[in-house]
Amino acid sequence: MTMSNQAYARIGKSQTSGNGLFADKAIPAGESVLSISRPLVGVVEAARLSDTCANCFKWTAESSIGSRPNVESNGVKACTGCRTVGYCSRACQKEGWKRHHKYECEIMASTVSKGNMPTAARATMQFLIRRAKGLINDETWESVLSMESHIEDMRAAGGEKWMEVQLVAQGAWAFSMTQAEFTLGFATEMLGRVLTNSLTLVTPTYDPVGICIDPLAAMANQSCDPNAVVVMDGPVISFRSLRPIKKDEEIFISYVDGTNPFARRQQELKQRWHFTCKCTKCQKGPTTPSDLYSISPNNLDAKWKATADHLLRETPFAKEPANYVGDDVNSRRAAVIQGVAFDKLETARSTSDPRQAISLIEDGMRTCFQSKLFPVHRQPYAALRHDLLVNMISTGNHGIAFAQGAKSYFHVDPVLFPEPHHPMRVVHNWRLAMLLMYLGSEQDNPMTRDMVEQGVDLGIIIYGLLIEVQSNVASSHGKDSSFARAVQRKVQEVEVDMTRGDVGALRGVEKRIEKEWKLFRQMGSWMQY
Ligand SMILES: C[S@@+](CC[C@H](N)C(=O)[O-])C[C@H]1O[C@@H](n2cnc3c(N)ncnc32)[C@H](O)[C@@H]1O
Repeated sequence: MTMSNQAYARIGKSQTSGNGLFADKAIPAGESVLSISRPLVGVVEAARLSDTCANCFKWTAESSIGSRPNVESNGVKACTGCRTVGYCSRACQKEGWKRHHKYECEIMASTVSKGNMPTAARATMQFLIRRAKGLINDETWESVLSMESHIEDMRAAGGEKWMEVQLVAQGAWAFSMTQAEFTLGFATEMLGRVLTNSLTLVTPTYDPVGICIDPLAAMANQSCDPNAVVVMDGPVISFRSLRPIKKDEEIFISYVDGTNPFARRQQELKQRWHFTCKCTKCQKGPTTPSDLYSISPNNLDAKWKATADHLLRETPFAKEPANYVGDDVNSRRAAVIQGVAFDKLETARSTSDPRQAISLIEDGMRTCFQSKLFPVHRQPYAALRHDLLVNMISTGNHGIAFAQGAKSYFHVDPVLFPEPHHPMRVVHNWRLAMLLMYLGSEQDNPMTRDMVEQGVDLGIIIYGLLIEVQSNVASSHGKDSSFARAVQRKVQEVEVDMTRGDVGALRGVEKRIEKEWKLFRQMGSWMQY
């Protein structure tokens, strides 16, 4: 059925819900659990069509620092038929045409659907068309049909969301021209399967480029404290172990940000996936570190109590289940403060103007910092900092981006991603090294001048970070992954630069890294919030 080149996982009955994936053997931490050479269906999202290959999903854009480590790229060329979908090479174009595009080209060319058909509609259409044309065999189709759709839950929930589901399904069904093979009801259920089982298609550095659905990957249940994590490398989807997994143990991935507080995780899973999460972390309720405040909400200072009371009157945040903290007045105050901070994060994520996003994010961070409720690793404080860094990079504020990255490196990531080989932590460290490299080349940047004046050896910190990435990348992404190769190339480049032919120049470098790390650690406290 699925194109799988390696799997230590089998499908079995789960204690959590329905079917799940189980380890076939004991798997050490940092190993591939499951590797699918290409998902059954993968769709590049509208915003990425012009710079992402629709066949191998390679992202070719001139991108932000630390994203897309493979620079050897000539972009994508749009299909001459629809002028919408793009390919990175002739070979990809040929392969993509054969697999599916020949049936989709005309649809994508039509002015109605061009660029504005929802990604889930296109994925649904792919399932319908490919089955109707005999491109999905009976065995694979059976596994597609066995994926949960939650369509009855969506219907029962009703409202605008159900209306949207019906509308999208109608569009996918009509454009697919498979009315002779499938009913509208069947197309709606297929859309339900797409919505319930899709994974975000990402680059090795977790930049989103679309969605994908594969019946084998879709067997993995969710945990807010997962033992495996999804890593993608072009069309290859892997599940990699975060910690040792015992033989016959269930393999869990996270569908949501497992570092969010309990009520928010539960609400998101209920709304988006229609289930009440029964994972081990959720069973502990709001008692894990993800829910802990720095001070008890009872000890908010008078100014913040007054601010919270004003917010309770003026905003709906405390009433939202995702912000629930408790029923007493101080819990409601904490809930509204938390709600405001999450609202800033979400609004910033929905704006396309990075300057406006920065202003919203800074508001949110000030709320977290000044209320004294939030430790740096408590959400949404950590996510706000992450987004601030990304937006600071895109507005050319590399110095501030670096100082925020240093704070995350020392104070946030080790708490949120305790495994040094956690792919998210490895990717963050890689980006920090790339950012520092960039900063080092900006001779007139006041931050660069300051660091050099203080005697900081930027080259050694860059090298230390890269060595750390290099020592974890085989576990985080796989030793043969394109990301591991890019890291290897960068380390070699930096070593050539550092030694300039004198191999002895790297002798004692560990001591030098240790010394610079003391200064680097201080940089982690440069930003007040
Ligand atoms: C991608 S499927 C996973 C495979 C699914 N258990 C099956 O038998 O097809 C996602 C669905 O599994 C169920 N599920 C996954 N993780 C769960 C959890 N932690 N608690 C409760 N239900 C869960 C939910 O119904 C969810 O919509």
